Amino acid sequence: MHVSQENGLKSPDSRYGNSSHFVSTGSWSSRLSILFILNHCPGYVLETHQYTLHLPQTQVVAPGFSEKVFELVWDTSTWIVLDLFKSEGWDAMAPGEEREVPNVPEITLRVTLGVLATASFGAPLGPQQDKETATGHGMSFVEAISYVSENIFWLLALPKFAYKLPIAKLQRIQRADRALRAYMHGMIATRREEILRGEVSAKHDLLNALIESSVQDTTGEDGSAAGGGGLSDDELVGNTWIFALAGHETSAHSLAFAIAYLAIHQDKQAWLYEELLDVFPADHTPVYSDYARLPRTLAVIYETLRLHPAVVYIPKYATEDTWLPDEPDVDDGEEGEGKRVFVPKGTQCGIDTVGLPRYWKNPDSFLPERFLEEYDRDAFAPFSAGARACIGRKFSEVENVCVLALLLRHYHVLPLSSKGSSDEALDKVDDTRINELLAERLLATKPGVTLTPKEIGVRLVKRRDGDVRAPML
Ligand code: HEM
Repeated sequence: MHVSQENGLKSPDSRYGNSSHFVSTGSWSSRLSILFILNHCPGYVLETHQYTLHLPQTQVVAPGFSEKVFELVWDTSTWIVLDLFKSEGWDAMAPGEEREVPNVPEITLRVTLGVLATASFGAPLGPQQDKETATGHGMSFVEAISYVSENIFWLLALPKFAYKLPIAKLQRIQRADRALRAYMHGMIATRREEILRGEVSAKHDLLNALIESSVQDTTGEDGSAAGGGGLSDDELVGNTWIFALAGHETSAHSLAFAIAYLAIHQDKQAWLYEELLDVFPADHTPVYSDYARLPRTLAVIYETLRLHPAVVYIPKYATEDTWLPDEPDVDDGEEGEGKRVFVPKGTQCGIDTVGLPRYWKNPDSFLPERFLEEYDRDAFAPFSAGARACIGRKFSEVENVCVLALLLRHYHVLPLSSKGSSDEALDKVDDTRINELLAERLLATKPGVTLTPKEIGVRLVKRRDGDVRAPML
């Protein structure tokens, strides 16, 4: 954990495996939360920065992330990926045929948006969905959620009066945000009516689970209305708004970086493909129970997040005077010499997720297999830790494992530019530097709300079944 920019201290959670000590005392809270609550999400109950309120409110929202929802996430991811293969014409490729995909993040953003929209709100949105199906809100749901998501930084950072300025972009952002909320209110109203008519049993999306949980929460043990803490429509909109945005770019960019790592590390791609051949023999329709049989795929996602965490710095502040305990010397494994650090109430702190690789062996190497052995779980913090950790973690894991597995099962992934291509920058370089340059290019990042890929382009080569070798290197 960082107490200041200069003072890189390890998170108490991660070193001592005792996150409950720090979190349950209510010592840490999320600064990010305050940004959200003040600026944009008055209805977002999870984003309270008061720990004592956060816990019961989590209990209302957490049941939404149930096994039924994860199964829906899996099924949705499956059909969205198959739909993508079709819409891009990849499914018609002959074995050995090759296609260039110059902008991988654009594809992964489309996929995760589709999964979120369907598994969160029951909106049937695949990559082939017509974007012009706007109803009365000035733009379609897809356009609204995409535009809000692309411009989330401005929505969170700018004060409300900024939207009164005659700046076309800001006004479009505001229109998109209003449209998105209007769609969400409409979906909630429809769902409530369906619940009243007893027609919701077949739907297991997140919105449904939240409404049901909310209804149960307001119902007393004897079945009567308890008048307690159920979610109002504004709170439901606030929560679904945050789910949509917290879960879109984070998952999409992580997926894009995982594809980049596999394009660079052909040996790990072959290792992964062995698992996929086993789990998905020809003509097998993927089902949610396959998820537990894909530990290598999950390990690739974890290793990607360890090296390229979507959230690079998790802001916190101390809600009471706190002592951080001894810091063992991470370089030689010896215990430290009583370096206790006093953190006064109100101090701004943060988990520096990018700094955490120093707690791993060969920290800079891409070694997904490390996650198949015993590892220090507290040193893996891309989803944060403790009571405020990412509530959408498994949602994203199920989605990304499914998408990555299906893509790699059918296509071999190579870096877009290779020796002999028309890429002038690379043609001038000798063989030994080419792979390094390609890796640098694929893993480069640019500023964004989450760690954003700069340029991930790959070549997809349709696999000949069972051939684990790289087609051309
Ligand atoms: C690779 C994917 C993801 C990563 C790396 C990630 C990471 C994070 C991190 C670091 C936090 C901050 C926790 C803290 O303040 O201590 C967070 C919070 C949150 N995430 Fe995620 N997330 C991902 C995907 C998702 C998805 C798919 C959803 C929803 C469907 C989601 C919903 C949320 C919510 C609602 C919070 C706020 C939790 C709270 O305030 O208690 N996230 N996430």
